[in-house]
Amino acid sequence: MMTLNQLVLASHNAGKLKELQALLGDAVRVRSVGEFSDVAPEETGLSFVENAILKARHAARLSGLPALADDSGLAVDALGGAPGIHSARYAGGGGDAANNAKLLEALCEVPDAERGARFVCALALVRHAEDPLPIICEGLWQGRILHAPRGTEGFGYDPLFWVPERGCSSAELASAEKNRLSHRARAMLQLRQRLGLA
Ligand SMILES: O=P(O)(O)OP(=O)(O)OP(=O)(O)OC[C@H]1O[C@@H](n2cnc3c(O)ncnc32)[C@H](O)[C@@H]1O
Ligand SMILES: [Mg+2]
Repeated sequence: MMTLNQLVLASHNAGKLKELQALLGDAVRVRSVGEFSDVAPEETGLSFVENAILKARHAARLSGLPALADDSGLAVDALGGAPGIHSARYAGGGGDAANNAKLLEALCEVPDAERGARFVCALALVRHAEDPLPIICEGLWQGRILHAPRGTEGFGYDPLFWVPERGCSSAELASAEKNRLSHRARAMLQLRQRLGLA
């Protein structure tokens, strides 16, 4: 089992950082990669796992500390799994609002029964930049894409993601509730178990 005193979170996304911190609890002292650099590495992998490893190694190299990265995204059935690993830049860099607008447009003719989607989260933890055996955990969250945004909590695609088990969008869930249900929560529970924190 890996013993951790300090950990760098290898993300530049404020919404994600907040969730990761809450999910880790206070057993580990957490730093953010933003303390070391404003420049995010290019996400050149073909999978969530490859991109998570690449971001974790980059942060470990910058900080000299163990690093945890999250690569996540939304996979929509009717779009063959898109935007997938390209979720953050789906609309070419216009941010969350542009991404959501593009998604709604892409699905405008798609009926409810075919609007299935899942959030995907891959976590990678490396002890150091060249760690040959990263810890990998994954989580999925099944839902459906709404026809218009609902709610103001969360970030990213949350206003468009219908959560069947709660009958609301993920942007209408309190953060503690999202942190019990989400793809990130599921992946993080596995990670906490692997680390002996859960
Ligand atoms: O790479 P880092 O620096 O961590 O930040 P990022 O925002 O670029 O993160 P990703 O590359 O993993 O892209 C994931 C995108 O998928 C979306 N996403 C992931 N998890 C989400 C969640 O819990 N709720 C809503 N959208 C989410 C969101 O738009 C993210 O920008
Ligand atoms: Mg990214």
